[in-house]
Amino acid sequence: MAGKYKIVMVRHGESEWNQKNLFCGWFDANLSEKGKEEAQAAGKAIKEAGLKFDVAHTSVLTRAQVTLNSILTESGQTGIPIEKTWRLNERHYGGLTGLNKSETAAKYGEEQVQIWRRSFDTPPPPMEPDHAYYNTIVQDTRYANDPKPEEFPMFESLKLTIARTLPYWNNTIIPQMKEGKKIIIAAHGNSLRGIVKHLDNLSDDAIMALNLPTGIPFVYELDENFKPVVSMQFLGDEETVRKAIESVAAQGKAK
Ligand SMILES: O=C(O)[C@H](O)COP(=O)(O)O
Repeated sequence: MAGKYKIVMVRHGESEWNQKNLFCGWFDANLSEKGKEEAQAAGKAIKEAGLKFDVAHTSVLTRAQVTLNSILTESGQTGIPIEKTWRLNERHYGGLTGLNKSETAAKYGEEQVQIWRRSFDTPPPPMEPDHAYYNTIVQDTRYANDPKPEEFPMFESLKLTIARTLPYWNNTIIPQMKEGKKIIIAAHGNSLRGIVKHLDNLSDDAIMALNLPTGIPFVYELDENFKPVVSMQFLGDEETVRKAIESVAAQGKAK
């Protein structure tokens, strides 16, 4: 049974910091060459699937915006409005930002890194003012008016990420779907994990197992109560999707 609403979501293509296996979060990394290719392939897949949009939503971060622009260009729909919000940003990785994930696993153990990356309510250590990327992030003019100072994170668990993403889903995305708008969201691994946890009502344990691949769009079809009738249908062959998910999971292994 088809859903009343259909929405497309996509994690950005591989970033340069994904390629270097660095905790990225709110650092504004660019796409790697592979990530640019992934974004183009995502646009081709969306075009082949005949998916058209009335509005797009993305984060403040370059890697998501460039992915979205590439998708819209490849699928011939560059004219649609694009809404950008910090609420779709990647989770803020706090003091881990810039550290190599494998080296961090070697130092603190793979289990601890898995907890930092995939647990629901265990946050990473905070980003302190003397952190190498503190000023770059806190003084970014794109955050001049939003978030409010008291909302500006120095670290985020998935729970904290969901707490700032869900209001956007409920107050902006849902009303636009109710108006009949067809939507694409181009965001990040953990802001999207938060939306998926909400939509599929995943337990705090179950969400630990979810890794999202870079640059492969997925579709949700929702009923009149915005409950999924189709969950996370990737626009890609199963083997490609499986391998991409496995490579994300493996980033947390000690070399
Ligand atoms: O912010 C990052 O490091 C990545 O984009 C997502 O990282 P994760 O897959 O380790 O959560």
